[in-house]
Amino acid sequence: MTAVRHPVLTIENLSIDYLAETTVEAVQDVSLTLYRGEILGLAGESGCGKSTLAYGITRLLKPPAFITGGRVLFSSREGYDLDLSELSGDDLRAFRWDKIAMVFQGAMNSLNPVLRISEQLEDVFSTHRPGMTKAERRRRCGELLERVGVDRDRLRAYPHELSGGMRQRVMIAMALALEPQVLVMDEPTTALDVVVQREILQEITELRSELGFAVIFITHDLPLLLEISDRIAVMRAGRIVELDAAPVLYTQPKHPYTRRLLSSFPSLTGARGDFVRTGSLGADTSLEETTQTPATEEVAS
Ligand SMILES: Nc1ncnc2c1ncn2[C@@H]1O[C@H](COP(=O)(O)OP(=O)(O)OP(=O)(O)O)[C@@H](O)[C@H]1O
Repeated sequence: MTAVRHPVLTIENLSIDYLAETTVEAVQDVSLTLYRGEILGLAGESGCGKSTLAYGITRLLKPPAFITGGRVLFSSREGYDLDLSELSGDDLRAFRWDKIAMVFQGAMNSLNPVLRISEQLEDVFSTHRPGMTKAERRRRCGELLERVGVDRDRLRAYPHELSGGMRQRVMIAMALALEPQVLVMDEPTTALDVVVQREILQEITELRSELGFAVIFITHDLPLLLEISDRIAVMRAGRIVELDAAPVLYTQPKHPYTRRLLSSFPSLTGARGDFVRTGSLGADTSLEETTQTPATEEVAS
């Protein structure tokens, strides 16, 4: 029996242009559905429009980027539908933290260097949950940090006292603070040591099972995407050229570009390349080249 899947985001014919000296049609007529609780990977080479699509979905685009067509619908687990293009100003900002949160590659560098982690995490609650008591905020912040694998006594630390991996975990904790239904992650671990990267990804996959949010996960690292995603959309020159369940995409790619993309990763196709997809980042999962690097990242100063 197939389980019924409920959409959480429906992207309909979305087009985004950069209206610079020459117009760049960065996202062209993209339609896709993100289902509740799934991890949808977005693959494609540099410049194909992945980040532009992510920013377009979350309405974080800045000029010269403009949405020239289409819409994004959010279907809340509470049972209502919302057209994101109808939101603006404070409503949009509230929506963004509450229902959809984002984590970017450089997010860890956006922590305020002069504020303790506790102040920065608590600020999310003070702003969005003004009814919460101070004690409740403290407790929630401690829980959140532990959820992403950081000891709660780190709440008192300043960002420079934490390693890059820990700071990125703090950003993930912050993104999860209000229990969003969608998490958009754009190369969230790319700047990190590969061992730390794997640990964080494992936590994300566990947390989505526990908390039920859906993830749009963007990376140029196709082997990684095959491992963590339920479905993968392959993007090329602004368009989705193929979208399928990760194992199907890997074993029976239909589009010539998908085949080319797969063949550009030796770990997927080379002599060593019997890529094994386990469905989750278990301890025994092999990601080929990536497991040899020593775990230096988590040594905080
Ligand atoms: N501010 C801008 N002005 C003009 N063109 C832009 C701007 N930002 C991005 N582009 C163009 O839009 C297209 C899509 O870029 P985008 O950053 O979304 O791709 P990407 O797939 O996320 O790439 P990467 O993996 O390198 O981040 C590219 O052709 C890029 O050159």
